[in-house]
Amino acid sequence: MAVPEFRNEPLTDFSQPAAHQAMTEALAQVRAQFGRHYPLWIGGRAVDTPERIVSYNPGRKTEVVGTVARATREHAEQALAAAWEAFGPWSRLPASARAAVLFRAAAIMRRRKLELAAWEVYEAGKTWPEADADVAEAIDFLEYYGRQALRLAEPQPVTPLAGEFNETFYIPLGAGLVIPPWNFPLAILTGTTVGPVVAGNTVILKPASNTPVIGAKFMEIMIEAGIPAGVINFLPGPGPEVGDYLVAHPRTRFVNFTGSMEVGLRIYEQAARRQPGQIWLKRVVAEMGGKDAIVVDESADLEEAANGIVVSAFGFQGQKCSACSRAIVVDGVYDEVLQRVVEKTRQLRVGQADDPATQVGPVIDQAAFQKIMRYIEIGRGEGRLVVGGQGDDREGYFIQPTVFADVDGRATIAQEEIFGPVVAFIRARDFDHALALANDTMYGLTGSVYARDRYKLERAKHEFHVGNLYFNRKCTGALVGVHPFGGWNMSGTDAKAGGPDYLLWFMQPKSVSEKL
Ligand SMILES: NC(=O)c1ccc[n+]([C@@H]2O[C@H](COP(=O)([O-])OP(=O)(O)OC[C@H]3O[C@@H](n4cnc5c(N)ncnc54)[C@H](O)[C@@H]3O)[C@@H](O)[C@H]2O)c1
Ligand SMILES: N[C@@H](CCC=O)C(=O)O
Repeated sequence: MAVPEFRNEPLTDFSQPAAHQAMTEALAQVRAQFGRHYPLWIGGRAVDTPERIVSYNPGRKTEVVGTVARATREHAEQALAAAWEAFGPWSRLPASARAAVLFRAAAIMRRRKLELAAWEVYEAGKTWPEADADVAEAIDFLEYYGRQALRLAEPQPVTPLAGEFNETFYIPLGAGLVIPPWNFPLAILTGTTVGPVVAGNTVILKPASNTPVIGAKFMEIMIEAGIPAGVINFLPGPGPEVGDYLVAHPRTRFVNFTGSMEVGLRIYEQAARRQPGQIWLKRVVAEMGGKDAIVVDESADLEEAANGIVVSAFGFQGQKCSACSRAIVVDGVYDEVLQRVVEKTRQLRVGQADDPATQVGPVIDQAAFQKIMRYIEIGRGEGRLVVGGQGDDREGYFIQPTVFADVDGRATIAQEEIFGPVVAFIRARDFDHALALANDTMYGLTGSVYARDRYKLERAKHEFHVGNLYFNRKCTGALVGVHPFGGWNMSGTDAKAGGPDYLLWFMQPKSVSEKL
């Protein structure tokens, strides 16, 4: 199968009147579909349930975006059986046939790009550009993993040995469970599902309960693209009920989880426990949270650094695992960087995500609102509140972008993942101290260094312990194929989503040797 070289999907420029108009129309079309109901998909059949998950718009909290069927353990059992039934034929297809389904799905998503972005605006509270970027990333995952599957299907190199014919090749694992988070509701859901699938596995996809409608849209697209029955089983349901049951199930072959450290650790532990009748070690990918830092050195371009901190801390309301929640600035430039960040933060416009002027939308739900506001209260005792600090949950879950200055590196708000629009400024004596502070966390996901001094950048390259390190740019926005993504330590298994090794997490190599 000849395919063109992978290229990242371009982002939409909403400053162009035609794009602006098209997005306005997409929002209206999507709004007209509010309140629809979406089924489970098990073995290629749509299944409804008496109980439903109701999905609300976080910006207008009584507005129902849609309802989705709610699976029980019986459905989970049926879905696992369906996934195993589909595994034989799907795994025996050539990689090119599996990749073709992904390429078709990418083409469908491209055609429906703004419609899908509009669903994200309403269901996840993403601003226009954030929603558009998420859809583009989903398309990238389809295109990129399709190509990686073709590459991995090629014969693998082995050293020749006289008198023998030797070969090594990759085979899929079996039927597994995919548990994505709500914060990249199409991109991460798509990538974590189609990666294992294009490698020849079959899956049960349990979407996050805050964004199940976008999950249902993904499922519609995969069906339209020709995914055979049972290869992807769509199973919205409560994490602790359906998720726990399937994680512990002896016939679950792998778990592909992205989410919080608390849930990730629980899954890691549960999956490690052998169940009666279980004949394998479950493969677990667990990509978890972060406490990401931007380090600013005296040699940095301070305006660039301030811009980088603001966009990394407050993009999508700070609800990214990659978000900058610590700004570690060396003493000589601390006050100036802080002042610039405060000024820029004051100018951010908080509002409804469907308003194109909005830069900071709502946080995802009441629980997130309360949790973030609790951290802001803690922050008042741990630092100097210099901007923000207020929340308003009357209409939707809005929190002002918040900056705390003069926070100690061991303070709660400098150690725990807040997952909201809150950044702690920490003063470092010098660059050595800044690196020590940056590494003083149990996480290790993203980080960024602003410096012009080449010696310092080179030191950071080796001594700043994170999976994704950036120089003189924001610490969010990894691109598929360009910045393979994943973190160290309590940030997870470092599976490097969007990288050339990702599919190997869902495959096993087999070596065959024949005497000649
Ligand atoms: N490292 C990464 O690549 C990455 C990417 C995105 C988000 N995240 C992290 O995800 C978190 C935010 O997402 P979230 O709030 O959806 O996380 P979460 O851990 O609350 O939920 C993630 C998923 O797990 C499910 N779940 C919850 N309890 C479960 C259980 N007992 N068994 C099985 N599944 C269960 C949820 O329904 C959801 O689908 C943050 O910590 C963020 O840093 C990490
Ligand atoms: N891959 C995204 C973060 C995903 C986690 O939330 C980024 O690079 O900003």
